[in-house]
Amino acid sequence: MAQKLILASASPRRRELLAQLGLDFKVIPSGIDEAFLPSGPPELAAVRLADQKAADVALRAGEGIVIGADTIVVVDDIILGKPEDENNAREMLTRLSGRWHSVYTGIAVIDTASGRKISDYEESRVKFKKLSPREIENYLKTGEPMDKAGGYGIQGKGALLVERIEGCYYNIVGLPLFKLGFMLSHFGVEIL
Ligand SMILES: Cc1cn([C@H]2C[C@H](O)[C@@H](COP(=O)(O)OP(=O)(O)OP(=O)(O)O)O2)c(=O)[nH]c1=O
Repeated sequence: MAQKLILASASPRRRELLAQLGLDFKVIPSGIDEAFLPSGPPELAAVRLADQKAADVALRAGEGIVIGADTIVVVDDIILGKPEDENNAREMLTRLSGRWHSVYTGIAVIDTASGRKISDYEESRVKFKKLSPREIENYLKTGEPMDKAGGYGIQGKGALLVERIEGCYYNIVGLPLFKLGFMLSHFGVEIL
């Protein structure tokens, strides 16, 4: 590969998922504040944040192909980001209990040299089992909810909350690998 690959993320999950593809890359977390979600359709808010993260790091790095991503959970037209505190995580899990919801990951790839950018999003559908108050309290005690959109992690004990999924599993963990591979191929990054 001619150009350096840069992952604009502080998420350990995203780092592991990108490493799964066997690519050499550097990690530079973005300084984008996610407290204020852009308005409009939720999936486009995720794309906008992914764009902002990639653009911020592209500007600072001054070189390379930069990947930015943002994951949100949407249920009843309400966007669930990362919980603010335990109470907020409890509210999220209660809302998700027994229901289907959508997980959107917005993804942006910028070639710093040419300024060319592609962005897109992936949607996965997730069905939660009906949770008892005791299950919710016990899950909160695992500490898993706090740094994750929707207050759960499917890759951890959160697997026990998820009855079924439709769509890309990796998208739920934070990086839709199939879509990302397709996007990278447009920048001349051949993985297979
Ligand atoms: C739904 C779900 C989310 N998540 C995580 C993926 C993301 O890391 C996080 C959503 O937060 P994001 O704001 O998308 O990402 P981040 O703040 O962790 O990292 P950065 O902005 O630097 O890239 O939720 C899981 O790990 N498992 C899950 O099942």
